Amino acid sequence: MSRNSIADGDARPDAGTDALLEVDGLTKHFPNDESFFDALSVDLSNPTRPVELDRTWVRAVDDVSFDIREGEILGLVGESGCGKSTLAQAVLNLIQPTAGEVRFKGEDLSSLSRSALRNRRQDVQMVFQDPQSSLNPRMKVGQIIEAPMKAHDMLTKEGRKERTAELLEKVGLEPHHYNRYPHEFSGGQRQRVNLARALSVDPDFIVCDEPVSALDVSIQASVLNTMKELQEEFGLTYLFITHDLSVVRYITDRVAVMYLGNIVEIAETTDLFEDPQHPYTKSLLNALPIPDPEHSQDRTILEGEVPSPSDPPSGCRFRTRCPELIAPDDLDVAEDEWAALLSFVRAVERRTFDPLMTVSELESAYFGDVTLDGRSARIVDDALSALKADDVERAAAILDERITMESVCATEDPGYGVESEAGRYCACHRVTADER
Ligand SMILES: Nc1ncnc2c1ncn2[C@@H]1O[C@H](COP(=O)(O)OP(=O)(O)OP(=O)(O)O)[C@@H](O)[C@H]1O
Repeated sequence: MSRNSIADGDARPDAGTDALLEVDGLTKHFPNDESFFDALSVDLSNPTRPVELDRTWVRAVDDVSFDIREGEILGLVGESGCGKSTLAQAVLNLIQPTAGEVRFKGEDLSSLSRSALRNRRQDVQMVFQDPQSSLNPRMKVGQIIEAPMKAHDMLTKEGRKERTAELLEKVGLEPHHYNRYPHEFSGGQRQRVNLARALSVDPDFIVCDEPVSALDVSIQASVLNTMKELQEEFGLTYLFITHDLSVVRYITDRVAVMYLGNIVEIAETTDLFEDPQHPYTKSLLNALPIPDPEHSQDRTILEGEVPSPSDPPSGCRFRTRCPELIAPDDLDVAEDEWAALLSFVRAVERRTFDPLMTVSELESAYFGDVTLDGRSARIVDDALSALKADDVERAAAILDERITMESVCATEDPGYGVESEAGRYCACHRVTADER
């Protein structure tokens, strides 16, 4: 069973009823150009060797499945580089997916002819982050808004002009702005022009990629309010991509959380914020500032580097940073013993322990409050002996092989654990185990 899919026999993480868009096993891998040129340079330095282009791949989006309900705003959230934009482009068929299927109103987009796809494009529009660069500075705002209608042969010249004037009002601008150029507007107004352009062809579905991130915080809310009003008035469905959780909370109905090319959790927005299930979602929410200074917050700051999407971890991709990594079965440790062990493993892996400490000081710093015995004690002794010999590499390898890699989080794809409430999914072994 591939990662980020539903275990055989279970339902796909669908939106329940009325799915406008169904995404199934969507995957996009890019060739890793660095590895390509590395291979070339090695071969050129040894011309007698046959050229072997051992290309690796950036696994930007890997086997992702979800649905979007008609009329909802689905947020797609995650750190920079986790694959949000690639997923959006693959959903829209702007880049060719490596694998997987996207069905819009039940129709597989990849199977459509060019002309059928062109017609579909009218139903699906995109609004980008940077309102400046997505508007042609030499065109008047009216022409910019009319251009998609013209391309799709919509209305007469007069009809287009009339519709443009109406749309300018709908997005909070004035009909007389028709003859102005983009540079005459503020950032927020330019994003309103983008909205009018997207709406001009009467789409059903709009993908918004960080639409307010480039705007001043003081005007973000008013643009978001306009987007929400437009969604209600025109019966639109949005896929709303952002790294900003406060924006997600403000505008979305459901949220999909993405980490390193996978979706790790999908839930109704209120449920996600009130009761996050995935350890990654919990860490993201933990990082949010709490407005009440009286409220003391136990913050778990997410530690460790995001692994490379060219070489993602086995099993759960979040496991190398996960504060809730599951102890290997045969380690037989109590909760407090596992907590001590895990923080020792992480400190050695990341070389974050105090290098000035002696080995016995290290031992009491990490294991002073617990008594390990059996297998776990032997592993720790071996790692400490390696540290005593100044061989941190070997200590890390011992802990990796005998502890980390033995965890179910490293050996098995979590898939989505299906929760009781419809539409709530979480790709975590802890959640799946609770389901059993
Ligand atoms: N054309 C490409 N060729 C190679 N790698 C790519 C390409 N496009 C994206 N990537 C890589 O794919 C991964 C996902 O990138 P993507 O832009 O989709 O992430 P993102 O979550 O949208 O990030 P951001 O919020 O910074 O825009 C990154 O590691 C990125 O470097």
